[in-house]
Amino acid sequence: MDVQLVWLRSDLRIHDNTALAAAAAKGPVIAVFLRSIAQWQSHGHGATKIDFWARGVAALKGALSGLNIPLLHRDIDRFDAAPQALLDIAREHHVTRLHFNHEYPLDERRRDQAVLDAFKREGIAAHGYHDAVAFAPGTLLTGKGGYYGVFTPFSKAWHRQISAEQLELRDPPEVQKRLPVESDPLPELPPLDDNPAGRREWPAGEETAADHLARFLRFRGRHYSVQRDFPGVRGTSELSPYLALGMISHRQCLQAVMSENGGHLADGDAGLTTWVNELIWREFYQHVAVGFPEVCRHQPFQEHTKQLAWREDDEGFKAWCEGRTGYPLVDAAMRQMLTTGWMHNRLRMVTAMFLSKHLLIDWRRGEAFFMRHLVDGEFCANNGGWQWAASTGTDSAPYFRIFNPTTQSKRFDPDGEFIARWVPALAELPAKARHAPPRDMLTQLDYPAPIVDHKAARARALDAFKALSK
Ligand SMILES: Cc1cc2nc3c(=O)[nH]c(=O)nc-3n(C[C@H](O)[C@H](O)[C@H](O)COP(=O)(O)OP(=O)(O)OC[C@H]3O[C@@H](n4cnc5c(N)ncnc54)[C@H](O)[C@@H]3O)c2cc1C
Repeated sequence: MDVQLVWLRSDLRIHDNTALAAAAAKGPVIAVFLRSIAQWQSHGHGATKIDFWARGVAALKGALSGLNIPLLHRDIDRFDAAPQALLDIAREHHVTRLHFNHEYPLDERRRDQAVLDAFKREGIAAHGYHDAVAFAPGTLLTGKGGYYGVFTPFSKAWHRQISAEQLELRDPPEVQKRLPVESDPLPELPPLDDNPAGRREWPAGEETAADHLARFLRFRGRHYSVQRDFPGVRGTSELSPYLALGMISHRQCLQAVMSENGGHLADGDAGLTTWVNELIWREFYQHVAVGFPEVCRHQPFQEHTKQLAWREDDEGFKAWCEGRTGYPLVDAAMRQMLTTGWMHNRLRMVTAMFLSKHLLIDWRRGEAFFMRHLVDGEFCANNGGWQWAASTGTDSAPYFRIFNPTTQSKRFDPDGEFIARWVPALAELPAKARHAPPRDMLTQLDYPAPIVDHKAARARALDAFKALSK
């Protein structure tokens, strides 16, 4: 019997899964999940994401058992134990080939290379597939043969070169004959340093993800380009947790867009094509992590910004973390994340810019805080977003473009609805006053005064950037 081992990681689905489909085409399949809690924690993932991951594995186990595919579960704590754990399984079950889908951050790539090397030494075939992106990193390059550091040319090249074959959905495995291998019971999560947030908002599994996608495209997709910047409106897909752990694939998203949009990705409905663009941003940052691996080592993409004089300001950082900056939109956003594990994209930009520009606090502190609290925490997108906001990254906001949080609030939460939802003390105020509550009412409202003055903070950030020599 030609037993195939599929190692599932952040690709927790049976539909359109390249490694799983390739394995099933070759022989009976055993699946394995290696839980690496200590490593995930050292990567900054918090209880919310780890809990979602665990629930995703449980949902996957159910789906696999419907196909008679047993799911083995091992606790390895750290990535360096992966080769041995997989080899042990391969020997015990007489596996002829290992299959997995690539992940792109540096530690994950190192782990996977160590696994490939170990299997090679042992004489067992092993194969990694590029599944999470349409173009394998290194295959979509600039005219000079380098990785793109700017999004627009990347997305143009993506659209120019994308083929039907890249978007074709992989078949789910057929029901296989029962193997003499039992699935492992899934262990409880050990106590983590925090309680998971937002369980109710984020039921796990590919059925939920597919349902989210269908509802988004049916009711909101065509309005996406006009609604996506308003946090008080449910205008975006909220698929990020599912995409981050592969409970849905980018191909499933793109195919669904094409069937709504006359077969097109670049032309047609403005809402749908704008949404496609966001999926390309996701892919862009995965390529950036491979092409510019220093970003995976806590380094800024723009070398000269290494010298930036970030401020030590623990009190300011604490106020930002807790949503007590005195800027209602910033505070509402932080409270949304702490409660639900998710934050609207516009607000990720506003809060990240507030920390890195208004408070002039090192973006890496904010990046780590987001990672610890987001249910969709994903290294490439999070690092890309933070370096964008801090003006240290690929194609980032120019340093002099500093969002005024009050103007952003008036523009994107015009009726202060979002603020009222997350900072209920301010709901008592008339809508227009919620953006900047009157000073004489702060004590009564039990709401802090702004911890920095926008104009002065902006000038301080500009000075810090101007002091850098390019
Ligand atoms: C500071 C900062 C930190 C971020 N951290 C993360 C993170 O850890 N994980 C994460 O998935 N996204 C992150 N993003 C990107 C973006 O904010 C989220 O993907 C988006 O808000 C998720 O909501 P949605 O699923 O409704 O997105 P939609 O607007 O419906 O977009 C669809 C999908 O496209 C992808 N996407 C959208 N915008 C971006 C983007 N700017 N960069 C990369 N991919 C994108 C996501 O997978 C998203 O689910 C971050 C952005 C910033 C500015």
